[in-house]
Amino acid sequence: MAKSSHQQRLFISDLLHIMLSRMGRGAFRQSEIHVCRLFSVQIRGNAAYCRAVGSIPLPNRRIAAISTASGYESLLPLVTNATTVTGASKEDVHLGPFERLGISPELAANLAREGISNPTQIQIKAVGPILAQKNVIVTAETGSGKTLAYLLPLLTHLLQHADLSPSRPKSGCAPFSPRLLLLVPTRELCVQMLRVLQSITKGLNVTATLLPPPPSVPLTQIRYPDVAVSTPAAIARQFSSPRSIKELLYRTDAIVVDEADWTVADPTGWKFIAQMASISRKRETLETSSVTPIRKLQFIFAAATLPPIRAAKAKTPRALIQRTFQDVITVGTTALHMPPAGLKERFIRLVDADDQTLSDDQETQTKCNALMAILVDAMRKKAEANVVTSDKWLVFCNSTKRAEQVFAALSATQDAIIAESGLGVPSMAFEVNLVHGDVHRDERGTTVLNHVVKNNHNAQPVFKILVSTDLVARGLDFVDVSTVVQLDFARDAATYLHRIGRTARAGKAGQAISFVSPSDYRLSDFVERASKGVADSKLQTHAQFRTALLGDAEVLREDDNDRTPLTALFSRNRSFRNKLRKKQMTRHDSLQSKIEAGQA
Ligand SMILES: Nc1ncnc2c1ncn2[C@@H]1O[C@H](COP(=O)(O)OP(=O)(O)OP(=O)(O)O)[C@@H](O)[C@H]1O
Repeated sequence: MAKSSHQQRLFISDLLHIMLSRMGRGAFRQSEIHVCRLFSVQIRGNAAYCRAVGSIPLPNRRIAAISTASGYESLLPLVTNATTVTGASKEDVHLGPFERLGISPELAANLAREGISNPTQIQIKAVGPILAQKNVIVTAETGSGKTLAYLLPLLTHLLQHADLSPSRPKSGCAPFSPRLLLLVPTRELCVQMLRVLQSITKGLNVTATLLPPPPSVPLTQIRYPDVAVSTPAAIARQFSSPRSIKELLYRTDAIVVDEADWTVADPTGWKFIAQMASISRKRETLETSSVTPIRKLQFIFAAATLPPIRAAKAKTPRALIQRTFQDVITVGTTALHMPPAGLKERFIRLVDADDQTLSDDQETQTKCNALMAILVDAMRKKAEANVVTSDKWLVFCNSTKRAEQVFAALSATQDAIIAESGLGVPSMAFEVNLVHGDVHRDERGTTVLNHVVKNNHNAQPVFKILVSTDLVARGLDFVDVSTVVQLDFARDAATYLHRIGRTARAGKAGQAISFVSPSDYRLSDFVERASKGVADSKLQTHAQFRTALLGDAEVLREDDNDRTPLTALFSRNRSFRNKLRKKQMTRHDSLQSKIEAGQA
């Protein structure tokens, strides 16, 4: 670097100070700048560039977070003639990847204990804007780590500003008013979220609860929790009036709406979001006049399926969010609406002739037979390879009745399946479970948990099959599920992506096997072609599939680079079939050319 006569030694606080001024925040006294973390400085030529996350106090004791995490290139040169930067501790120089994004070292240490040391693409993109307290839509494919993408910055903020909210408010505050409110569609997802929170905040004195709290939890422990996890339906039951919602949010800084497309499309969910948006707007008006520590609410919307807005007056979830929260920004990945990268897909045609029709019972029987055949094959392969390890499968049905029938058929024939595979008990146990909306809540919770937990490699290997409706299609982190079977083909694009996304999560491998009946041909063809990006249909007939079982079963999608987003399949009423009918698409019409033309 060329030295000049105006060489300066710069301290990190100097850099932040200059950076804040350059960002149009005005001049601040050094003492006013709370440096949360300055994580790297580069000197290029005569200019110093820095990446930092800091905060400054505003009137009414509000703190504004400042983040420059968007990258060096986006910053103007801060200082000319800088040669040295001092003030960085050894720790700063050797910050881990999460800390470099601005995540609290304590949270990063807990992540490391869980074996998570490098952020995913969506985490890299989302952390900066969320730390900067922006309203953000976080969109990325299933299993990409969206949960940590929003939890880590929100918890970092919560830990760094523990003094911001009154811990024991006197009036106007409902019991259980949290600082951070997390909304998910189902109770099963609430329980999962709580488990994630407990694991990443271990030893950090962060209180988290389900809302309403389970009776077993002592109320004194969670009267004013840091984090509450709930569903819009549970909130609507307990906090029905606008006033009670205002009191619930008394201490709240941020709200996360996960599975946002689902929640926004649900009338109860949207009503609650609209009420919270109105509270936030009122707070903004009060902010400048009030002496109380009132802050605008921060909203985060996370989704794996959120198609773009196509018309100005669109009523899609994304359009509703953007019209209501006009300052909301979107961060996303390029793989949005694609099947997971590590997924192999297979499509199995159930009848040999296109015009063959099946009664409901015949269809159930045919599908059960096909399912048993692939199970025998999977178990036989284990026996032949002498690799007897635990395995988990998920089998999706479109109705409770079909799920019950399949569960009964599998339960009745499990001994035959094991015998035919040659694997033999006790070398591997076989377990079939069932979950749908009519199963009692507690039983449902236990069954789902049993399928979500990691395989125990020290226990006897077990082949677990969970037969389910779409109750478990979204959000649940089935880490060790190797195979998803669509016994009935999904009815819409979002469901298809969520179902197949229960495997091949977090960069792992997995397979999805879809059974295809004549009524599914058009939509399955579209999906198959879109995901493979090839013109030839490789749909197998059932007979071909049976033959293939004895030889090497064909893997239909091998090259990840062939993937095409399924965005074109989304429609407002979210139905594949209607969309295809509307466009009058036939099985062999111009779908492929549309995909190639970039309209898909
Ligand atoms: N940086 C990371 N490195 C490794 N694993 C990670 C990382 N971040 C998250 N994970 C793991 O990836 C898995 C999927 O994460 P998560 O449940 O947040 O996905 P998601 O994007 O919300 O998926 P979905 O849309 O299906 O709900 C989890 O088991 C999580 O622990």
